[in-house]
Amino acid sequence: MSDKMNRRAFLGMTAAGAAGVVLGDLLGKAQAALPTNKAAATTTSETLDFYGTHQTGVVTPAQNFANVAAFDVTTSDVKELQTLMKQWTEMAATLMAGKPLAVEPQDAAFPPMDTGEQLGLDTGKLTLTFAIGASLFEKEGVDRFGLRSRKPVGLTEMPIFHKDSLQEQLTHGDIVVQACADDPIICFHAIRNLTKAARGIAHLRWQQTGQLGVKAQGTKRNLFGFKDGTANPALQDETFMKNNVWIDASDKDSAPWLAGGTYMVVRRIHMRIETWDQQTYSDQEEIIGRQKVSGAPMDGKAEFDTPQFAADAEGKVTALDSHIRLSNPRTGENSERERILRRGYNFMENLDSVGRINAGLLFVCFNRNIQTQFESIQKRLTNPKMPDQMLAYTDTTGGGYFAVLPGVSSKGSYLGQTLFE
Ligand SMILES: C=CC1=C(C)c2cc3[nH]c(cc4nc(cc5[nH]c(cc1n2)c(C)c5CCC(=O)O)C(CCC(=O)O)=C4C)c(C)c3C=C
Ligand SMILES: [Fe+2]
Repeated sequence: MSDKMNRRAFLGMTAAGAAGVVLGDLLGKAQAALPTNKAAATTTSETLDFYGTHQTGVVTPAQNFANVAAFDVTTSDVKELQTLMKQWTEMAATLMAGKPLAVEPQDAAFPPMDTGEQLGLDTGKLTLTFAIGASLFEKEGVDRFGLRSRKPVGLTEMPIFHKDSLQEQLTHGDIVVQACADDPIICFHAIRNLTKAARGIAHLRWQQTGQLGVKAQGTKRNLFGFKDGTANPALQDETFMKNNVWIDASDKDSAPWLAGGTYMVVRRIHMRIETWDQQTYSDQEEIIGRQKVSGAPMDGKAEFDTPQFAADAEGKVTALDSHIRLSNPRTGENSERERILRRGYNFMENLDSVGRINAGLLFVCFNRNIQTQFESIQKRLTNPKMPDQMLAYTDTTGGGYFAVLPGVSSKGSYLGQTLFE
């Protein structure tokens, strides 16, 4: 029997062939029958509900760790893709609930259904957010799954912006899964097991971890040492989310099936730490456009003071090419319409091949319209006539544009159902 046949047989017995049955039923029955089962009793921490109008991991307060994984779909059979989405739906609900993917006893003649490294750990408010890239609809002119006509107008491949150093193996992807939790092992476990279940249907294209400082409250800092997120909208601001984040069925530049979803922009931004660290204190503040310790604007005293750019037309207090002034010049209505929800993480990896610190920002933002929001801001930041001063200290090496699928409203429904059916 070929390797492929073995895998098919295995998947058929485990999950893919019986999505929603094996995991859901097994878990339900076994947990009722085996209340002392160690695996089932491992997770006591707070969990978030997978089911809802919108997916979690967008307006969820950022957990301390992230693991973002992009997949290339290798099957050309839309039914297999649909089955994978059903299986991932079941798995995501189970993982977010802090339950193992299988209970003992398992068939010793097969690999374990759950890899097990999370057993005994708190779930850490795990969220799993699933999104799809433009290439799922069309790649090199080919309508891979008969879905081309359903591609949301605004979902394109991420373009190469001025000064970008995109590496193919770190960029784009057919499907992206963002796992966030207060424990990096929980994130890893989720991505690993989703990857394992996808074997033969989709494989990992790139993966990027990220973390934030563990702090009870307050704005967290990026690796330039500045508070990052000060001007973000409040997560409880439902009006903002309705206007600027969640896609509506009537959105002309989107697709009706994507209602309740949003667009996710990922940029893997390497930060030239060694060069930055040689800049003077005042230069660092000028580049960002905010005070380093307090996070206050240059003309303010406290973090949440509003900068008064109109009173500083020549940029004597806040440089015209500072990061915050270019990101949000605060001129007219456009400023509000353009605003995005940022949800990034720092990344710190081993030294690069020439001994430099390999660290940066895994920039993630959510918006209702990539072109009129993220791209509009990004084009100002990368305008060769007056680029963001910060561009001299960063290199964007990867990322992509993705459409976050609508939430799964209840058990029995699945991720991407409105796209496929
Ligand atoms: C196009 C979008 C943006 C990219 C890419 C980006 C990269 C990036 N940002 C920082 C650090 C800070 N950004 C801050 C504010 C800020 N950044 C963006 C957009 C992008 N940033 C926006 C829209 C804003 C808000 C502007 C405003 O409304 O005032 C800040 C200031 C604190 C804050 O408000 O969060 C910092 C610091 C880094 C290091 C970086 C890439 C490495
Ligand atoms: Fe920024």
